[in-house]
Amino acid sequence: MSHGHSWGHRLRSAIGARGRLCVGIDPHPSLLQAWGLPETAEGVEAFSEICVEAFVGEVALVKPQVAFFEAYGSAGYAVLERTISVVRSAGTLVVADAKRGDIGSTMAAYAQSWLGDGSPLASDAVTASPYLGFGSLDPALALASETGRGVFVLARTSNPEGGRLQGARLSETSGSGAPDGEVSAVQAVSVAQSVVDDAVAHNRDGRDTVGLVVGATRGHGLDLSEFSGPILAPGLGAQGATVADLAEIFYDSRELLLPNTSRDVLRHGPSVSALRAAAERVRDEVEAGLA
Ligand SMILES: O=C(O)c1cc(=O)[nH]c(=O)n1[C@@H]1O[C@H](COP(=O)(O)O)[C@@H](O)[C@H]1O
Repeated sequence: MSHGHSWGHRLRSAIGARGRLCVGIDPHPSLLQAWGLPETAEGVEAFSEICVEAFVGEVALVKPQVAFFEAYGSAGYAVLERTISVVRSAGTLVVADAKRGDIGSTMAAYAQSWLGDGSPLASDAVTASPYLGFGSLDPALALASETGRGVFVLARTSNPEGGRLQGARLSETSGSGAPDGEVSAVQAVSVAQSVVDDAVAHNRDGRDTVGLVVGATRGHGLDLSEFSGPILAPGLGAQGATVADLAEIFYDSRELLLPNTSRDVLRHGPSVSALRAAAERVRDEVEAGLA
């Protein structure tokens, strides 16, 4: 599918029409069980079809969690391909939650899979990990901007284990002018802040290709004031974050804030109408809370 518009343009128009909520399609084994579906690729297919019926046209974005499809091998991937393509052709944006990250030459292959025109898994955006170095993501960022897609780069994740690594201080040093060749620390930003800063620098081309992932589960401690791209904020619902937390934590970054909720909506299935009502309720709460 070819796109006349940049990712930033398509995202703004989708959230202008249907709000900022991103709903996850996360076919956990426990949800399959709760919905009376088998723990097989067929079960995942039935689960995904129900989600598509409930969410398409109601929310701006959906985020299939690739791990739950991958668990069923090629049959699971076939379901994922069909899900991505049916959602996208209905005009709802798809963020593939694949969290890819590797050395640049391999990253180029991942980029082709998720962001390349004509790929069976091509989505509107993909999640990526910058922890092999932000620059390792360059092939994905380049392809995304060429094909009018987005990349959501992990900055501060929602899980409790992330803080030690992501909050660690980087010592940026400057040797010039220091006495006796000593280096003097000029600043010490956190690892997560350095990801934000790299994203800001990359988005200077005005395309909003780089989005960030910042968990909604706690104060992120980041300076997001220079970042105007989209921020995917998982953690709403099952991980304990509330809409009131969003307004507080992201007080200065509301325009393209995309809160994600998965289990807290999905627990209302398998009834399509109950699922749809739950998604609409959270979508409207988010819009009211971030107004
Ligand atoms: O990239 C993500 O979406 C993500 C990043 C993060 O920091 N935390 C996080 O929970 N996620 C994903 O967001 C979804 C959250 O699901 P729930 O906790 O069920 O709402 C899961 O698919 C996670 O893999």
